Amino acid sequence: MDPSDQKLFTVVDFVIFGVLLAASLGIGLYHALSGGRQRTTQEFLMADRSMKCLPVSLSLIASFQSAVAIIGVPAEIYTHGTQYWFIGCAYILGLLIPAHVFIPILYRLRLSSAYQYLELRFSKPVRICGTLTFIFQMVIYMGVCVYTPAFALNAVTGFELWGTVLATGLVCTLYTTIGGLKAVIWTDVFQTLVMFAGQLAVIVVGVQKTGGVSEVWRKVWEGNRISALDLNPDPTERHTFWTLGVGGVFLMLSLYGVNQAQVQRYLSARTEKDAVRSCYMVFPSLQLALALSCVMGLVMFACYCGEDHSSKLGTASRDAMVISFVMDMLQGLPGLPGLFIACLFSAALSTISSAFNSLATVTMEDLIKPHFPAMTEARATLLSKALAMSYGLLCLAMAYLTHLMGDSVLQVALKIFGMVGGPILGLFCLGIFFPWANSTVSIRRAQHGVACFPTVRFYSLSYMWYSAFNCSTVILIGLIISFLTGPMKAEDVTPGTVYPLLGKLLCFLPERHKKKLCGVTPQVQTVRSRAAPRIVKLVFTRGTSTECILVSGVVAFAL
Ligand SMILES: CC(C)(CO)[C@@H](O)C(=O)NCCC(=O)O
Ligand code: NA
Repeated sequence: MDPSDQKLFTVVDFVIFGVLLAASLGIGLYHALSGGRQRTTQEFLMADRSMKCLPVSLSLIASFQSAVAIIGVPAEIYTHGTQYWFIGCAYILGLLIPAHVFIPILYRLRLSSAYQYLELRFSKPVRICGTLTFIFQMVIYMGVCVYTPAFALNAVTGFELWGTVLATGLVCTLYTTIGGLKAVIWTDVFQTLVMFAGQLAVIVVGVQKTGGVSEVWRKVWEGNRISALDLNPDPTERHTFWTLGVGGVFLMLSLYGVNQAQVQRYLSARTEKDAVRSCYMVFPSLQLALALSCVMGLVMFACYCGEDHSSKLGTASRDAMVISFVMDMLQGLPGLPGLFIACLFSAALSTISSAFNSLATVTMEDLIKPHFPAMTEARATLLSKALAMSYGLLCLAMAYLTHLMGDSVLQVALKIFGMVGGPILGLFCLGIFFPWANSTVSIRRAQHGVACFPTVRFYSLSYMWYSAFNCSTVILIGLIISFLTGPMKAEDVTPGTVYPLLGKLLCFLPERHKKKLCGVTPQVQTVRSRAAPRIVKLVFTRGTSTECILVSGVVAFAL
């Protein structure tokens, strides 16, 4: 460790970092002692379904914005230019479709676990398959999330690696276990603000030290870092408009449409309107988050002019180089290095807390509760807390596994989303958009989707296509098998589980033709849902103008 690094952190910096951890614990403690004191699973796992849209929306961004993005995106922009920024185009459909298709269906069924949908639409084994896939995905992902900031910080400042991993993991486990989803959401709100503040501080100081906005612009322009829209149709090209703007939509759908961490937030909103509104509010904040990390990459380029400093670090990692840049910038400004460390750990904490709580929820709702229908509420709540805690401890073990992997952290995370999240998205799309898809063979479909992975062609695809490729494979195979084995009959489809896409598109046709084509009558009907003994109202035929525009837009886009 360089002796100058020791001066990097002043007392103020440690205080700021300490305040972050203490405030998170404080919010956990507050929610453990207020409200219903976390004595029901409804409160612990679903926040009493009473959240307003602002906290839900900030929490939604926090779930999948971890230190991986904060470090990985600037590293990507520094090395390859601003092409990655075009993923922002995918946010439009990637949020509109969840808001108008996934949220209405899932919210009206009053589910607790998103995978309950798969049982209502298909069968129990499909639900279990969805749940296990989700658990697999999140367990690997949370290891990456907790390891990344600790590793990068260790490489640059000599912060004790495993001490940092332990501190983050344990603090997060503690507030998640005592405070439930309310604590997770409110800490997310606080942590998201710290995250933005930390990134903004680096950019402002970085621009000043480089000589102002125009100087930064001149250097990145001369250094060829401003990328034009790359329309190369080659699907093996890593980042083009097609991989980012189209492949990215599927990535966004798998995260914001059907991932339990997000679905649980939508379901915790007090009304469907709040859920939809929170999804809309994600758009500007996610664009801001993307812009901040891209600009940080550009400022870093302007400052270093493309020199490769990674060899100086010994680790040869561009991810560590980002931290090294930040520390160079913030050196001598008391409080700011601490603010950035707080920003990194806020990002990590908010992601792993969502993972712990959503993992506890699906384990409880999908794997345990169905086998013990007579379990008392008190026992179920206690068990949920034990589960949240166990996943917290498992996270530490997963951090160790991540330690053994290579590759850029951003790519690792996005590959996991695509490889594992893609097939689940496919199952949901099959159920929601294709009324003919039947239930008996869905498992084989999912397995087939997974079996497609090892093919060489798949690996040469840009990783941004993984979600789209796996999702489409599942849908295609599912449809073929459904038609071969006899498509689902309209009357067998659980009401409220299908989005009558064709019915909406062909709204000019008479009712009876629509019924033939769509499989289900897209009519206003009142049914008793199997999900909960509660009246569920389907109002899909009276599509709002937004929905009509959305549906036509998607179809035009697909053509
Ligand atoms: C999910 C996206 C792609 C949305 O921009 C972004 O947040 C991202 O690249 N996340 C990487 C994973 C992470 O930050 O943990
Ligand atoms: Na986060």
